[in-house]
Amino acid sequence: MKVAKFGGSSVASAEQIKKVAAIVTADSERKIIVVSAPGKRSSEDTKVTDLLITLGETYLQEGEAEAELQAVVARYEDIAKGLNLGQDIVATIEADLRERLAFDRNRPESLMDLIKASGEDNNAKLIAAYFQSIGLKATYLNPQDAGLLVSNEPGNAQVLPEAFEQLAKLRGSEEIIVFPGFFGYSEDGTLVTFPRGGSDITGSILAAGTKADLYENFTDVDSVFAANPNVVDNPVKIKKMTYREMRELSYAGFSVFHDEALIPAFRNRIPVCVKNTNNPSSSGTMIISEREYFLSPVIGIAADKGFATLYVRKYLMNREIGFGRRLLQILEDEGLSYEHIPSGIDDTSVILRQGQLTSAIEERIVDRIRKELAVDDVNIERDFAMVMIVGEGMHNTVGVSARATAALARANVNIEMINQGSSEVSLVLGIHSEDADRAVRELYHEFFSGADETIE
Ligand SMILES: Nc1ncnc2c1ncn2[C@@H]1O[C@H](COP(=O)(O)OP(=O)(O)O)[C@@H](O)[C@H]1O
Ligand SMILES: N[C@@H](CC(=O)OP(=O)(O)O)C(=O)O
Repeated sequence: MKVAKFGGSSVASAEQIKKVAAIVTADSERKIIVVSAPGKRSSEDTKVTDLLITLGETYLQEGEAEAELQAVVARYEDIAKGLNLGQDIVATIEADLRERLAFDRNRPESLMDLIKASGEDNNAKLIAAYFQSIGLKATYLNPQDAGLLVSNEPGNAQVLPEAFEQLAKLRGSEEIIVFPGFFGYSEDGTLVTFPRGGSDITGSILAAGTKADLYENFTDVDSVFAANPNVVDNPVKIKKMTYREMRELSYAGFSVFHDEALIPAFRNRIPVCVKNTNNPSSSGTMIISEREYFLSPVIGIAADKGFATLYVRKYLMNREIGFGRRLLQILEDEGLSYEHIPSGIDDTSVILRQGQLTSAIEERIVDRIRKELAVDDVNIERDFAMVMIVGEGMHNTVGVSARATAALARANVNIEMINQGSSEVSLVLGIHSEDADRAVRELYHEFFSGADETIE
């Protein structure tokens, strides 16, 4: 039995949904179909999830958002028409959106989650109706009825262990289950969404819960490439990679698969296959526990922007017991998470995602660090990128960092931070954001020039 997830680009229009139906029909093992909200039909288009966020925010600010609501309804109307589904389903979707907007405005975060999740929920209902209309035995299933229990962290849910036991019951279903991605329910029955891109997470949870033989992730590219195809022209295709390699690369910017989606599949040893809805006969990329890596120590190069560095200097920091704990406590008090902490004898840097740092938070932490830790210097710098070089073969290959730093020197990219060692499979280089694309291209050239079109 297979769980197949179809991303926003795969369900963006009637034409795309017809391809999904053909893929589902072609293999009777594809029993659980996880769908996203309609995504972009072209590069200038807007994802339904983004339309829904505008709808929710406008409604919360102005108490009314008719034009924004109609923009969402129009997307479904267009799809329903192209699938010959009639007006009823469109009317049901419009009524559903109005009902969601009537939710308690004093709980804005939960209201936003309810609205955001309608994108996948209504699309799953529409796709199930289409499958039935072409004679497939298919049924829509709501995550609450399925027992997809998650933590109550709006926009940032995590699956609860109890969910897997509930979801196991879906194995053996006679009918094809059409399941909306991106959200679950907390124990008190509140709808909570996963982080953006989280339908990948739903698919992985369902594959783990039902002990599927394979989790297929259908998207709009033939495979995972060794570098972002929007940055490097025609990067090599990765045929096989390990869970660890994929997790590191997706964390570091390979948006093709959500980094949090690897864990449920990994823990249950469910192989993951990334495939193309527009070219399903292409074999795609297999993500598995182990691979042979004698051909190339490096499998991929990713970069992600939007990091800030909190720099702290104090003479004899190395001898001050509890300094690190007190520094991190200040960050914890502000609800900040951090990504890396490279440190020296008298100084340390904490690297954080800068989206969490408002100017008020920044002012408070700098002030507290100065007063409570009596430091010689503290400052925050923004607009850093983290470049990650990943590969299982790296830890026992001599010279990978030397090649990487030489390549960046050639491209005139200044390295602000290097972090190697904590993870056995990656090397992280902190650079200025404006250098990120140039750095990725140069590193790609260093490690992949002359490589075959596909790497094992
Ligand atoms: N290394 C990579 N390999 C493949 N695709 C990548 C990579 N890095 C970034 N991407 C981008 O990820 C996109 C697919 O992810 P996404 O837009 O989330 O798809 P979906 O609509 O299926 O959820 C690709 O179109 C590609 O532009
Ligand atoms: N629709 C949600 C969840 C998701 O996973 O979408 P996609 O499959 O289009 O990345 C989002 O845009 O975040």
